[in-house]
Amino acid sequence: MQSAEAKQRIARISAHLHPSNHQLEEKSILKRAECRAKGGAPGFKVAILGAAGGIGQPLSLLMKMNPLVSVLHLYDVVNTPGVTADISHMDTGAVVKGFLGQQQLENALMGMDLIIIPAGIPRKPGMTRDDLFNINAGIVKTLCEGIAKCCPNAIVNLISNPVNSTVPIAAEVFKKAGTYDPKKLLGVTMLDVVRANTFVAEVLGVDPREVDVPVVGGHAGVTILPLLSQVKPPCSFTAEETEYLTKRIQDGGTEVVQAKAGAGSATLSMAYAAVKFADACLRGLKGDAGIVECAFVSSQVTELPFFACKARLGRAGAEEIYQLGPLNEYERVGLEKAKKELAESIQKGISFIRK
Ligand SMILES: NC(=O)C1=CN([C@@H]2O[C@H](COP(=O)(O)OP(=O)(O)OC[C@H]3O[C@@H](n4cnc5c(N)ncnc54)[C@H](O)[C@@H]3O)[C@@H](O)[C@H]2O)C=CC1
Ligand SMILES: O=C([O-])CC(=O)C(=O)O
Repeated sequence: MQSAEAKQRIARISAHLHPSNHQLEEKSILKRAECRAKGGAPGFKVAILGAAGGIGQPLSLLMKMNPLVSVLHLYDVVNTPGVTADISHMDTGAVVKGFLGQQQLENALMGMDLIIIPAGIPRKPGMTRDDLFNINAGIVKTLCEGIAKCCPNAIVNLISNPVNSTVPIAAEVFKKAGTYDPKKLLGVTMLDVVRANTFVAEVLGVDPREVDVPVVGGHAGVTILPLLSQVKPPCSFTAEETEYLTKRIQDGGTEVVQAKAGAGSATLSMAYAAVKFADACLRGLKGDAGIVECAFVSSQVTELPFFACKARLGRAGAEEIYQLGPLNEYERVGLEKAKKELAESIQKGISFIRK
């Protein structure tokens, strides 16, 4: 004979496995998250939109391992039941729940503190990031309409390309809904920083963990502007090294697209970079001081409405945007090229919503 308590416990687990029993599952998830929060552990609620994709899966895995996450919602238009069942067996703290298809988007978003968006198609060889605009613009628009409705105060980490246009699209959607907070919308350019640290460390012959390269501008080709004159620890490069490093960092995405030969773009290094950035956002939300990362944000650093620069992350999101600092001649030329392309990509995103 099963005790009433045992029956209840089994019902709770079975509700978790069968999403149709939605209410019971939701209650049980919230209860467990609350218990954990009462125990003193900081717990944030994070949703990943596009969680079943090439980036989404390793990103979900890594976020399930993040001790700052108490609830993890995995949303996609395909395959979330399998990914959720798989990841939910990991014996880490976060409670995982899957959401499948547009009709479950609102439930996926409700009450979230941080939304990470890697939804959308990736490049194939020969394509630019801008070639993804026609499909990904609509996807980002729909997802941001959901965010405006269900979790307008959440911080949004936008990964879907072309980031130089999708961030302006998201901003316009939020403005239209009356929920836009520029501090909370962050285009993820962390992979450019991760690559820059790696390639610079190779040239210097040091551990990449010791290197910090600011990368500003945007996230496509010449708009990616590594500031090699501001590398920490301070160092100098020959003109050839500067040219090689700048090009390699700008073309890092294309290097992976070509190596994958039609099977997509960077997914694993991107998941790593996305988690590094999301973790910084969560630490900022928690109130940790002195967290500074590069991101594509609303800024007055140049005449453009958006620009990737160093931002201090805090409880309100990107609380302070830093000036570019002194640039050398090579970087000043690069900045002008970057701004020209960025202006067009930003305008394209804005027009997509205002048209
Ligand atoms: N910001 C950055 O540094 C980087 C951005 N990316 C971009 O990230 C995006 C995703 O790349 P991958 O994961 O490799 O692509 P993928 O095709 O492997 O995965 C994308 C996922 O999005 C899902 N999806 C499509 N429409 C959706 C919708 N309306 N709602 C929710 N999910 C939806 C798909 O079902 C799929 O599971 C691409 O646009 C890619 O260019 C990729 C690497 C770096
Ligand atoms: O290159 C791509 O299409 C994907 C991407 O943004 C990157 O790897 O930086």
